[in-house]
Amino acid sequence: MSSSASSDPLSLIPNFPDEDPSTYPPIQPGGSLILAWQVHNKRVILVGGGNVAATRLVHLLNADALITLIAPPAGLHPETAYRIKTHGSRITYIPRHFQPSDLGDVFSISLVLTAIDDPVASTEIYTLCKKLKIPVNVADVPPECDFYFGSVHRDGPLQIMVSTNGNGPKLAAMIRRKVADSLPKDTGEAIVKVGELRKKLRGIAPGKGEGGQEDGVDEPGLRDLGI
Ligand SMILES: C[C@@]1(CC(=O)O)c2cc3[nH]c(cc4nc(cc5[nH]c(cc(n2)[C@H]1CCC(=O)O)[C@@](C)(CC(=O)O)[C@@H]5CCC(=O)O)C(CC(=O)O)=C4CCC(=O)O)c(CCC(=O)O)c3CC(=O)O
Ligand SMILES: NC(=O)C1=CN([C@@H]2O[C@H](COP(=O)(O)OP(=O)(O)OC[C@H]3O[C@@H](n4cnc5c(N)ncnc54)[C@H](O)[C@@H]3O)[C@@H](O)[C@H]2O)C=CC1
Repeated sequence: MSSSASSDPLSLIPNFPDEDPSTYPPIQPGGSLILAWQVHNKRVILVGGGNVAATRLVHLLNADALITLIAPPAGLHPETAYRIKTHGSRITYIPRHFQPSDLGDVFSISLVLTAIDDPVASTEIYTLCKKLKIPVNVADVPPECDFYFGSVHRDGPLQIMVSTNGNGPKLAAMIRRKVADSLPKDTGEAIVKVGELRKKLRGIAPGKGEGGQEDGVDEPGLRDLGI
């Protein structure tokens, strides 16, 4: 091993005499990593067919996921039943209780969501997912969630998610409504236009329009769009 590789890595970091750390964002530990997870054409297992499952289906269908929904027919919420019937190409319906073999094809499964009224079965599914290293959300049981859902505003390509990190889901919904109400009605449409413009700019000058001002192509600001 060379001597530089074995020395203290911190001693290798150069000095930045002009830096002003007060301009860096402050760190507030204890939050979530909020991402826009791409599940387009990826397999998501949804266990349960009630009211909460119906809300999960909206999110999953909006994100173009391929869904396997496992729930006995007697427990289906009308909205869940409607989605199964109208989105047959996206939703594979398995009309029974969950069985461990439902996670047999482990490498094809991106996520597991449970929304069931049976805490014992929930914990069993959670434990199995951990064994198989599949990310899982157990509705209602924060310690059994690798990720939480949030309250989402959707307007075309615009998605805004509010999270209170488990402190107040209803409050999250109230804040989401307030944020949405503060935006002009045609915000989504305006963002579609920005997307089209950026695509065109890339066609004219490949590589431009991706890095903001530095590459000489300014993305339109809100005022340019009438927002
Ligand atoms: C941790 C988390 C895990 C997760 O589910 O991912 C979680 C956990 C729990 N929810 C509970 C209850 C309710 N949750 C809602 C609603 C929503 N819950 C959502 C998310 C989350 N809920 C995650 C944290 C998100 C955050 O903090 O921001 C929303 C935002 C998104 C969504 O689920 O899609 C969605 C609103 C969407 C919208 O309307 O926009 C309602 C209201 C209703 O259904 O109308 C009630 C009943 C009323 C009440 O109790 O307030 C309970 C207590 C159960 C009990 O005590 O029995 C727990 C467990 C606990 O807190 O310990
Ligand atoms: N966002 C959140 O975190 C929220 C979570 N909840 C919780 O989510 C859970 C589900 O709530 P709801 O949809 O209102 O309940 P629900 O009673 O309407 O639906 C439960 C569904 O699970 C199915 N089910 C039960 N055991 C099953 C199994 N072993 N395999 C497959 N399916 C099974 C039932 O047939 C039914 O379709 C409850 O624990 C509830 O307290 C409720 C509100 C919000």
